[in-house]
Amino acid sequence: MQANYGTARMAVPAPPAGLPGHQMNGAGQPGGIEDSESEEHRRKPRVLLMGPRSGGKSSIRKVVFEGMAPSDTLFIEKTNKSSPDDLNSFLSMRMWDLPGGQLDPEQLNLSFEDTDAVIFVLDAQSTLHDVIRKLSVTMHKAYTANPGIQFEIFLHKVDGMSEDYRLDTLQNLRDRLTEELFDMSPELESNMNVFYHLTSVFDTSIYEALSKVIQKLIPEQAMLERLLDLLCQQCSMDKAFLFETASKIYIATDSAPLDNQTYVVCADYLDLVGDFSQLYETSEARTPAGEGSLSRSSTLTRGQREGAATASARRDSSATPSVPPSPAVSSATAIAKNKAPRRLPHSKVTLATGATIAQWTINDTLSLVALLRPHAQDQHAALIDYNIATFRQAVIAIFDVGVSAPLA
Ligand SMILES: Nc1nc2c(ncn2[C@@H]2O[C@H](COP(=O)(O)OP(=O)(O)OP(=O)(O)O)[C@@H](O)[C@H]2O)c(=O)[nH]1
Repeated sequence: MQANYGTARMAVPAPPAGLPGHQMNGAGQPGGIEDSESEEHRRKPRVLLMGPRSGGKSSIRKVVFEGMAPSDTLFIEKTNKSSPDDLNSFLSMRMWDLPGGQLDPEQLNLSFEDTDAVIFVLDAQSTLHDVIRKLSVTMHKAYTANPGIQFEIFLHKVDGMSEDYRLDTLQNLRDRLTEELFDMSPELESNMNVFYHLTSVFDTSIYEALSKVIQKLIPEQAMLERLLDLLCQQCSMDKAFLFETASKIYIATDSAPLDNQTYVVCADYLDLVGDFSQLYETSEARTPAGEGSLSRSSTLTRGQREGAATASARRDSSATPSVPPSPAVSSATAIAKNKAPRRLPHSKVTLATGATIAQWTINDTLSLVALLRPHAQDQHAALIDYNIATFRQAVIAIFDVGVSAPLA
């Protein structure tokens, strides 16, 4: 019997004009998967991470982007020089981890013209009196150079503080900074984009804050949200996240209200799947030293990407040695020449409530994690598979990031 998908099949909304890499060819495949030109021209969002000494900047970078355990941040050495540090994450975000104390704008030798956002990391456990004044002068300098710049203030190290105390400290900071900026120029204060976050590396707050920062920098955000809304609607999903797999930052979610617990469950599940998948890697398929998981990025050059593709295809094919190649798979192999067909990993577990949490790999850098209503996965498996395949194609088309090998 053929599955009747009815009206529940997802209709992918037309991509907005002007976004790079949105053309679909006649077969509905992303037209520019092999075309690295638009990718090279895609502007990389640039983020500057700064703040006073020992605020926690290096800890954030190491915990989120390099997988360091939060407790190991105690042993991080002081940063001694300003160094542009290309994280090579999904968005090739650039962070300049400035040495502590260089919040003073007079000492800064920076240009803010091509910076999209500045993250100020402030230690919530220290006195902020002096810092606020320097912060406002720095913000003034940055805004004058680039009025479109986005200011993100991380009131960091809030773990161990009561909820009331956190909110009081944040309110205090907000009031005093607003006052300082207003004194400098009322017009400036009302036009600046300033956002506040309470963060800590000891819980998920830092991931959520960085997710929100990054989401504002992705021009395709509205399109991704619409896609996720459609997916949730058609596949009985309560919540869906598009994660950057390695960092657990979600670059988009559907428009339903988000509660922290849902994010924690989904991020933990992604972690669990990542740990399991490493168990099944053969030693030769592992990335060579120096190439962290984040290096499998959409922003690699074409040559680097092909190298990574071969390694990744080897890894995937070695993870499923017992499946004999089907004729269709064999012909695809012949067509793709040296690129082995691959089945992108998918996993799911049923929770005690009857709901299902499921993960689908979208490509080397992105994963979809969703919370499905009880029995939805059993009753609509074919429909969900169909819609996920459509969603995957749409996301790949949006970012024009491609996959390392043809899908099996
Ligand atoms: N309680 C708590 N401590 C933190 C947190 N993040 C960082 N720390 C601690 O803060 C101290 C300073 O952290 P760093 O990451 O070295 O700070 P930094 O801003 O890079 O410092 P500089 O190198 O001087 O610029 C370390 O002992 C960390 O363990 C946090 O979220 N909570």
